[in-house]
Amino acid sequence: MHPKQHPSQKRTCMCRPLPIPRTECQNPEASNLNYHTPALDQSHSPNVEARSGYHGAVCGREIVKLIVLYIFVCVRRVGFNTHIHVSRRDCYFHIVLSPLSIVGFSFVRVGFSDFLSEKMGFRRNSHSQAQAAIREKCQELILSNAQLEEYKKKLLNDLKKGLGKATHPTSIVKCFITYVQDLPDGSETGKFLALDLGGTNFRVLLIELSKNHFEMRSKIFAIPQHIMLGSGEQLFDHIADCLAKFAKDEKIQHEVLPLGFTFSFPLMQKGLTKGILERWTKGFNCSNVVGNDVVQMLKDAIDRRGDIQIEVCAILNDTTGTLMSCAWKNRYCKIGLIIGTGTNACYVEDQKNAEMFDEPDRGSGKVLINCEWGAFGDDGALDFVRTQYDREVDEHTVNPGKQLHEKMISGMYMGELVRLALERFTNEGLLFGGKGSDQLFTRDRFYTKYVSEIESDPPGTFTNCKEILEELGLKHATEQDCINVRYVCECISRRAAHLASAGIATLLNKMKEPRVTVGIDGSLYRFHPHFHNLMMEKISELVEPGIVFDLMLSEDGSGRGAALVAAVASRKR
Ligand SMILES: Nc1ncnc2c1ncn2[C@@H]1O[C@H](COP(=O)(O)OP(=O)(O)OP(=O)(O)O)[C@@H](O)[C@H]1O
Repeated sequence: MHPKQHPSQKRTCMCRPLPIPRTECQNPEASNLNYHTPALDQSHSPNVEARSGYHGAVCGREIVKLIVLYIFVCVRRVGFNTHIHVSRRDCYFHIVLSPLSIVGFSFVRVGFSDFLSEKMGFRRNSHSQAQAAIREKCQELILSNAQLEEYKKKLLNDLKKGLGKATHPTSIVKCFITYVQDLPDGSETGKFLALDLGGTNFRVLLIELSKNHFEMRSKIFAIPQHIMLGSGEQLFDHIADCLAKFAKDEKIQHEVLPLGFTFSFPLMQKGLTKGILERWTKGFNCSNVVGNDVVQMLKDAIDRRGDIQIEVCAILNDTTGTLMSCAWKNRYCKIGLIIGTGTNACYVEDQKNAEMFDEPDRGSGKVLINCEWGAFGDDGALDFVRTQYDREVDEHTVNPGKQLHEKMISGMYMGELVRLALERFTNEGLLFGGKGSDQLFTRDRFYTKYVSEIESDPPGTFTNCKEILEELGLKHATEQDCINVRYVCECISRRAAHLASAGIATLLNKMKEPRVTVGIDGSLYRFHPHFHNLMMEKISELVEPGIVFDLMLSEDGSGRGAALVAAVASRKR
């Protein structure tokens, strides 16, 4: 299987035009990235033929126009000549023959105008006009460096507010203290359990760490929709049930193993084993959890069962897990980033700047900060770059007005942003000859993986794109439509990559470390064919000179990271 192919994907996401090693350090000053979006190359493709869907739509419009004209003429005649005698023959003529002749005439007219258009290049003009119109309308999705600089200034301001004692309560970007003060050094050993509740799936893992080596067994469990939206007690009973099943399968139900719990929702931590849920995100909305300690809720659910014994050693976010997991392999890793169902980042901060940190320094002088940057913009700070698509996506979520930054970047929303743009352009007659389909007009029916697949088509080919459009009931899509669809996908995914890059550049500039590796996890980053290159290029433009960075794909950050946090915690104890 190709490394960038998701097991559930039948189409491949395999085109990365200029591969840049994910794990090698790059000097941004030396890097000469040349990434460009393939659709721009195809804009002059000569193959812009329309198909029958377009003809049908034009023909229909012509007939309607002529029938309206005909009725208008009849009404005027009757209006001016009120004593007119209408014979039976006249009636037949008016009722039967005239509409028939109108239809016939319409077809001739359309055919003739098509012939003329073909010969004189009019149709090509109408296609390039549609293309130009789409590009013009997509301008708002292309962020300039000046806009990204403004974004950086606002994010830095919000990060500082989150860290400050006086400003933290009202800050939008919370910058939660994780209570993780030390990074792993490769010497951690032992057997650990990990739970990973992050968004799409819930996993239970058994991890055995030995010096610079680890073994891992895991099982994925689904979280049904009724549990995602049910009560907190139901959710934690379900988690404890999965944990007990896994322990029995692995025959470890009689051992008391340390457990790291990766819980990837905004948590106000009060210590390494106490985390109060601030709010639900990513489609979850269980009652009676917000404001409560989720570690205690897990312990209570385990106690209610009474058939397993677990020592919960640490609760953490998947960004922390990602950072820890990458730091175990690469000592320069000091930022963790998630671009999956949601988006978030964490980084290593000086304890003196983290005013909410209320524990004694154990020697490192550092502490990991969970930014919770998905909420950036919830106070209107991002309104200068938000579009009608962002507003519409937000309106239909379970948390309107919240996590606005996340909704512009992450996998849960990207497909829907693209769909809304395609729907608009179709209704405006710029795509698919103005003829959409039920699927295209159905909310959330355009999956984010389609964006990766469409952008994976090599330049000048549209195999994935055509297949996806057919799946969406758009068999009549022309090659020009494919060019335009791909362009829309590129604008939206590139905007996401650029926003994430500006966020990372803000952290790099704030940390002022000469060399930093960013550990990244999440299916959007992992499978999108250009996300990595787009980020490398844009961060290089936005980071201060002299800072060397690289981006490293995390191998199972949430699981291994949870075990590592538990291991580091027990090592310190
Ligand atoms: N091939 C793909 N290309 C782009 N996005 C994809 C692809 N496959 C899945 N996704 C998106 O990735 C998201 C799932 O991300 P991931 O697998 O990292 O889940 P997660 O761990 O539950 O999320 P998070 O890390 O935010 O907690 C989904 O929103 C899905 O739309």
